[in-house]
Amino acid sequence: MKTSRASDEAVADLLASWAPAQRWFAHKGVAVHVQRIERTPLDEGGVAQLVALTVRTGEDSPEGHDAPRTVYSVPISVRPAPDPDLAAALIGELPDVDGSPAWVYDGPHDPTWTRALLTLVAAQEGAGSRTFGVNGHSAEGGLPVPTAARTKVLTGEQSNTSIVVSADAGETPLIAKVFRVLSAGDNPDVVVQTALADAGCARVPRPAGWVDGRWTGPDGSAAAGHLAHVTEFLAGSQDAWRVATAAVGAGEDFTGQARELGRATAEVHAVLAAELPTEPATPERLAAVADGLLERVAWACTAVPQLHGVAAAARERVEAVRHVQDAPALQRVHGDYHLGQVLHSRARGWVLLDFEGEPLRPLAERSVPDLALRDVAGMLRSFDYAASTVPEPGPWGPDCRTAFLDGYTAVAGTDPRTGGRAVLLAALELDKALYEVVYEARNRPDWLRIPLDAVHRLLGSDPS
Ligand SMILES: Nc1ncnc2c1ncn2[C@@H]1O[C@H](COP(=O)(O)OP(=O)(O)O)[C@@H](O)[C@H]1O
Ligand SMILES: O=P(O)(O)O[C@H]1O[C@H](CO)[C@@H](O[C@H]2O[C@H](CO)[C@@H](O)[C@H](O)[C@H]2O)[C@H](O)[C@H]1O
Repeated sequence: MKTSRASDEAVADLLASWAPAQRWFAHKGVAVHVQRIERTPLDEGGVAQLVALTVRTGEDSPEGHDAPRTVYSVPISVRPAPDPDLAAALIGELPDVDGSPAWVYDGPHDPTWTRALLTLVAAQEGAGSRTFGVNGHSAEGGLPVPTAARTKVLTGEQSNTSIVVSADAGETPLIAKVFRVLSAGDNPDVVVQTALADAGCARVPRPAGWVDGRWTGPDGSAAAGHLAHVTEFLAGSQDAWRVATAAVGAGEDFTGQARELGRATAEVHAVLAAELPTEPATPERLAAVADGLLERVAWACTAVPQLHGVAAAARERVEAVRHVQDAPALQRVHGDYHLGQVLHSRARGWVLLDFEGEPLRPLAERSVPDLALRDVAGMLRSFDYAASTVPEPGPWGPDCRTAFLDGYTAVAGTDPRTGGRAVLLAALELDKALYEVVYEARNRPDWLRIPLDAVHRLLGSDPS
């Protein structure tokens, strides 16, 4: 296969100045240096390409301590002439190499790029080289790729990049999610969602397939894992964040929907516990959970100066987890559950999305069995966020919270507000709020007040 004559170095320079301004770039405001670039063509002509861009954040020390490195996946299309239809997606024009200039575009905005990705999935084909190679896979009994394949990139607040592929009558539209930070290992978005769909659970979009591959990891050794996930697109659905914030903005009740959401959440937890490995909540396992929570307290309190004063109280709250007697078994969970991860479809009711877990947590940690109450805590935090979008929400947030927990209890058969579960839930809610403080400090400083206030409220401390 022939790739464009644009040199790797020139592409790396171009991406080094463009990538940090993109929504998916997780190291905003930090000096980054490109360490390595690998490229693979996705199609015969080499127009559609995938770049694995390893960036170093900070400086390696003379004593031999390496600064952190991250591998980003950057889809590009490289064309021998400018395409006026793609003017808004132009990343840049590269200097002539062998007398042939190249125009580099943001791949997801170029329909050719998405078609190349879908072709790999449908044909279960591979491309690339031994060090950076990709393979398409169709899910068993998965959805076919639509023939028309018109594409549109979603513009929301996303860690990854999603491209909607519309369909002609009789076909199912799809959505292709391209993972932006490449981590070795299975991506739970693919594994967990596929397991649920295979078990006949209609609470997730139906799968079409995925792309996995091999690349050079941050430390220079070989890495392998998932690169993209393709599923059914639920056209005409609305995400729960939009529905909930519209309700609170209009002073409308949301408790009926919150109760149904609690039921749907417990249904999904039950299928996950039945289909994927679980672990008994032994004292050792609970101690490991508590250690993880303590690490997060330390991480958040170091990262955000406004949290320094709460560290001791936060540690005390999470230490209580060690002594819980009646903890439920650990199981696979959603991992980053909030209103933006749930869609309301008229035909299907609440449908859950994005089982990737928290983007700021290492991938390996996101694939081990965990407390299902972590998801419950995530959604409770989200009701607080939604309530915080209006100046005087009144009891809207607490009412949603009660309704959600009532719905969850009705299906799960156990109430997260009672016994040791209440201790776990309190610790996990605090944990989520601490994560959110760091997330907002890094990504949306204007939103920082919401989780910061929550941390103080949950700990009964003074926010001033
Ligand atoms: N299957 C789908 N059908 C309809 N909309 C979807 C679907 N999957 C994702 N979306 C929309 O895209 C947004 C981002 O998708 P998500 O999987 O959460 O990506 P990320 O991991 O980058 O946050 C969702 O909040 C939702 O609005
Ligand atoms: O959806 P992602 O996997 O990218 O999750 C990250 O971004 C979320 C924001 O887009 C962030 O969620 C926080 O803000 C939401 C409102 O925008 C709120 O509903 C959530 O409760 C709150 O946690 C999420 O934490 C982050 O991982």
